[in-house]
Amino acid sequence: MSDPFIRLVGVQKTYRTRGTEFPAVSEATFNVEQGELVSLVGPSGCGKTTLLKIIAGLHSHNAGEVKIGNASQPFDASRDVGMVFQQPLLLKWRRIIDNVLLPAEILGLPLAASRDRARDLLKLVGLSGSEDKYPYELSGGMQQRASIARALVHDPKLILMDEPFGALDALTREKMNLELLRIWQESGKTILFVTHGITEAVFLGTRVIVLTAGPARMADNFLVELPHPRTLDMKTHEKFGDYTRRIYHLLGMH
Ligand SMILES: Nc1ncnc2c1ncn2[C@@H]1O[C@H](COP(=O)(O)OP(=O)(O)OP(=O)(O)O)[C@@H](O)[C@H]1O
Repeated sequence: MSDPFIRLVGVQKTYRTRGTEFPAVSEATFNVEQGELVSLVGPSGCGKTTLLKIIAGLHSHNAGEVKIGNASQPFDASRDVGMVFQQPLLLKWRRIIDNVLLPAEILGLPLAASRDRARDLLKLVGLSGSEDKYPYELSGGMQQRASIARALVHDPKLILMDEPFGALDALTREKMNLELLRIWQESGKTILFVTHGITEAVFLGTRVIVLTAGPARMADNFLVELPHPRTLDMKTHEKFGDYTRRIYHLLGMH
């Protein structure tokens, strides 16, 4: 069997600020295979963002091993990561297409080809016709779609999403969940998706990793055996309820 795409073994992280130490991640061990959409779920402050930042190469870790990439998918953190945050973080003075192009500009990719790709991605995320608009002309959901297109423009191998739909209303969030699944299936990307949402974690994930309150400790890691494409009515299936109950129990919410 080939190596997994992401391998974390015993990863620990302690923040040191002004002479105090704060353990944020006490033990994280998991693998992610290429092409998986893995949900990381846990309570607020349990260290989910910290883990994503370690994987993105933005934070160091104190102990353990983080390995990303393998022989068939070599990985360079400076080029191969696309990030989506809770807020769209679009530059308000740039048109939507120019916001999407930003990572390509930063990486010095050929601009004409990147512009074509940005247009295709805006189509993929359902924003054809909004290329020349400014962020203020788009709804919150549309802005978040643009930020997903931006995360894909440099064709990264790994997409890290940090509670990307947390600021959206419930209906838009459901719609974006379906859209994300479609984009994932069409793009074939490996996605790590951080959320507080237990049903969201199960609905989206091929696998769910459950973290308990800080410092982050792995409480569970299981495959979600629901078929694809996922549909909203699956949320009423018995198996879906079993998965969500399993997480509620782990988080002490029962
Ligand atoms: N740069 C930092 N310096 C010191 N402590 C930090 C730093 N970043 C995060 N922390 C602390 O580490 C813990 C984990 O933070 P992190 O942002 O990873 O949690 P989270 O699970 O993503 O939270 P949320 O779901 O609320 O975004 C928190 O208690 C936080 O206060």
